[in-house]
Amino acid sequence: MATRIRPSSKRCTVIGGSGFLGRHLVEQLLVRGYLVSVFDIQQSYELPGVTFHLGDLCNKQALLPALQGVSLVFHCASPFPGSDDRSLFQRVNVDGTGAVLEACQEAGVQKLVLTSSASVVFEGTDIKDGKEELPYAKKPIDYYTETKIQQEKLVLQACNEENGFLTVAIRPHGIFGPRDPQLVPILVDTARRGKMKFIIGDGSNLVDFTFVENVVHGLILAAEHLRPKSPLCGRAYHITNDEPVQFWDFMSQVLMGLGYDAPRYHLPYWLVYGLALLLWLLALLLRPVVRLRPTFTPMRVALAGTHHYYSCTRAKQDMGYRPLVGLQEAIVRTVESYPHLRRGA
Ligand SMILES: NC(=O)C1=CN([C@@H]2O[C@H](COP(=O)(O)OP(=O)(O)OC[C@H]3O[C@@H](n4cnc5c(N)ncnc54)[C@H](O)[C@@H]3O)[C@@H](O)[C@H]2O)C=CC1
Ligand SMILES: CC(C)=CCC[C@@H](C)[C@H]1CC[C@H]2C3=C(CC[C@]12C)[C@@]1(C)CCC(=O)C[C@@H]1CC3
Repeated sequence: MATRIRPSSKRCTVIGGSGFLGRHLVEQLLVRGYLVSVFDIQQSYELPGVTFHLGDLCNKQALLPALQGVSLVFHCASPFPGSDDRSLFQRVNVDGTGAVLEACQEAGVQKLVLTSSASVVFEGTDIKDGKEELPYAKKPIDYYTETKIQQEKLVLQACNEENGFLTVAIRPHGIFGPRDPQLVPILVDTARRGKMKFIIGDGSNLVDFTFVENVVHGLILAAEHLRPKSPLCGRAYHITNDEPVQFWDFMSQVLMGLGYDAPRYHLPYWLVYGLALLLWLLALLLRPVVRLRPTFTPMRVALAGTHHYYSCTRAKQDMGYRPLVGLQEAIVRTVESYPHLRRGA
């Protein structure tokens, strides 16, 4: 049997540490004095003091060396949410998370903090001040959400105080900030193609967008408050900026900050949703012949046209969470970090 190295409480591994959220988390963990390893299928940067282990999280044997002597693991890996590859989501988010749980327990890891998503309760209809008690979506809006639900259930069920293995899930929503490969780049790409002219619905729908540094703060607080008998054991926590904003106001501020026009004309929600659904079906039918990637997927239309904001009262009560960076400052810092995406750049 392989000898176990005694876990140190300040030694942690970030699975998915090469990604947008993972890298911000790694940087903040270093600031807070943690010894950090990254496990990822790719290495996207180098940082003094960070050890990279390259491998697929679905492979338990590949994971084990990255978990030796580690007491705390953050799981922030996922396939790109916009993908339509069902088997990839199943393999990585569900089967892969099973492998992560087994490897953690085999290596003697004591705590696992999962980055789940607030969208595990979102079915495409309004959610206002949604609490964690809301049931999981019965009809998840896409494969990403479907497998994030299964992933969260697996992780929370694995929490076992008797065996000394504690788990918690953090559910952020609409993460944005410097180096985000999704929200701002997709928005700018849509604007550059002249498709960012329309507001879906009346534009009054409120949504949570969460600055990446606040998500990182929530993840670290969760790790530090996750102890035997603490209320965090086996529970999920919403982490947001706690400042719901009109979806189209937020988009307009980012667009105008980068020199693009804000959308002005209104289109009825159900018309756009119906068209997006038709396009999605068409893309599915034509898939054997040609791969179409519509900009307006039913999921994006639902995210853009409904209320969906969440309460983080539970995180405030159980781990003293407060967002560190307010929304306005976060938008300014994000816009400034994308000089290459400015109009005319
Ligand atoms: N971006 C957002 O708005 C939100 C993201 N989340 C969750 O936050 C987490 C991090 O998301 P992002 O940083 O935005 O994504 P990202 O795509 O920037 O990072 C994901 C990382 O996971 C790695 N990865 C993917 N498959 C892997 C595999 N089989 N083995 C090892 N590594 C693998 C990728 O290489 C990448 O570095 C994900 O779990 C996502 O579901 C939750 C709510 C909102
Ligand atoms: C209408 C239009 C073209 C909007 C562009 C912005 C979108 C790219 C983002 C708006 C809300 C974002 C969001 C996510 C991805 C990017 C957006 C759709 C997630 C689906 C990412 C993964 C999650 O766990 C939930 C996020 C919800 C919000």
